[in-house]
Amino acid sequence: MVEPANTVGIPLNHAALLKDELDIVIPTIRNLDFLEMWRPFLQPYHLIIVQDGDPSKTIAVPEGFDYELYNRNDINRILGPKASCISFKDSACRCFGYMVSKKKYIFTIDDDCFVAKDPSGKAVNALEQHIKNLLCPSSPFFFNTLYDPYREGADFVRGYPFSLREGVSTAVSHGLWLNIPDYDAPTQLVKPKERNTRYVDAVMTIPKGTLFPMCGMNLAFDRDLIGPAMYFGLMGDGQPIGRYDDMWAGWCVKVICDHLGLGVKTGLPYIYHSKASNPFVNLKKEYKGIFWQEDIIPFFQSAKLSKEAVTVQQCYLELSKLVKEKLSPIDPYFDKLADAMVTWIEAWDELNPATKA
Ligand SMILES: O=c1ccn([C@@H]2O[C@H](COP(=O)(O)OP(=O)(O)O[C@H]3OC[C@H](O)[C@H](O)[C@H]3O)[C@@H](O)[C@H]2O)c(=O)[nH]1
Ligand SMILES: [Mn+2]
Repeated sequence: MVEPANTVGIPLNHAALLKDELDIVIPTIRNLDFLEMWRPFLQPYHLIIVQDGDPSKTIAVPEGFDYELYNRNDINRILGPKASCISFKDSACRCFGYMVSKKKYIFTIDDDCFVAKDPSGKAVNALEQHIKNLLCPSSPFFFNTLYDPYREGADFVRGYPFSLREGVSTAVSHGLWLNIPDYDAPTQLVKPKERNTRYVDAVMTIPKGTLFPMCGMNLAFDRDLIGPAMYFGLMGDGQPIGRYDDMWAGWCVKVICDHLGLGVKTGLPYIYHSKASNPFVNLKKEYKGIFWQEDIIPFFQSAKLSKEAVTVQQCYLELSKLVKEKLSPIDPYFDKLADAMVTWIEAWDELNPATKA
C-alpha cells in the first residue's frame, strides 16, 4: 500500500532554487487545499492558477501563497478571438498559464497530486528534482545504460563516446506518479484496483527519434527553450476528444526537441496521484483518440522539419501545416486543430513579443 508523505513540520524552503525564475501552473475546477501539503516546497514560488469551468465560482487558495488567477472571462478578455485555441472544460486550459507567464521555467501539477514518499519514507520535493533535471544536460544521441550520467554517484559507462558526453540542454522534465497511474480508460476499466507502488529511482533521457506519452500531471519545462510548442491541444467542450491534450503537446514537443537538439527526460520525481477519474467518462473522452492515435503516431514518427525551421515557432508552424495536410483526411477535427496551433503561436507571440522568431 503506498501513501502520501506527511509534510507537517518540514520547514519552509527559504533557499528555494529558481524562486524568481519559475512559475507553477495549476489547472483547476476545485478549491486548492492540496497546496497545504506542498506548502514547505512550493510557498516561495509564484502560482498561476487557471480556473476552468464556471468563472463565477470562487476558487479558495490557502493563505500565504502568491498567485495570479485566470478564469474563462479573463482568457477571453486577454486573448479576444484567439481565446478559441484555449480549451474549455478540460485540463488542457492549463497551457494559458504557460503563455501568460514571464518566467523561464514552468512546473505544472494537478490539484489531486500530493507529496510522495521515497522508499526511505522521506517526503519528495518534486519541484527540486524537476529543477535538477532541467539544469542538468540530457543525452539523447546515445543511451547511457546507467541512466542519468550527470547524477551524483553515476557517470557515462564504458563505450559511451566522449564526443557526446557534454550532452545538450534539457527542455522537459517529465515526472511520474505513485498510487493512481496515468492509465487510459480501457486499462483503468480492466485494472480498477491497480495502484503503482513501484518507486524507480532513475531519470532517463528519452532517446532522439523516440516519442513518448507526455502526461501533464507532474511536468516541468524550460519555457525559453520549448514554451511555444507546449500547446495542449483543443479538448473538452465542443471537441470530439479529451485527455489527449498533453499527449498532443508531448508529440509536437519531442519532434521539435529532436529537430533542435534539445533533451527530454522522464523518471524522478514522483508525486502521489490521489484520485482516479471516472473510467467511463474517460472512455467517452478518449474513444476517438484511441484509434486515431494509430495514425497520429506514425505521422509524428515520420514528420520532417526543414533546416530553415530554427526557432520553436517556425518548427511549430511547419508542424501545423503537416497536420493540416496529413491528418485532416482522418477527421475535420485535425483541420481545426491545425488552425488552433497557428492561433496559439500568434497569441503566444502577441503576449511574448521578445520571443518572436
Ligand atoms: O474539466 C476539467 C477537469 C479537470 N480539470 C483539472 O485538471 C486536472 C486533472 O483533472 P483530474 O485529476 O480530475 O483528471 P485526471 O484523469 O486524473 O487527469 C489526467 O488525465 C487528463 C489530463 O491529461 C491530466 O493532466 C491528467 O492528470 C485537475 O487539476 C483538475 O482540477 C480542469 O481544469 N478542467
Ligand atoms: Mn487526477
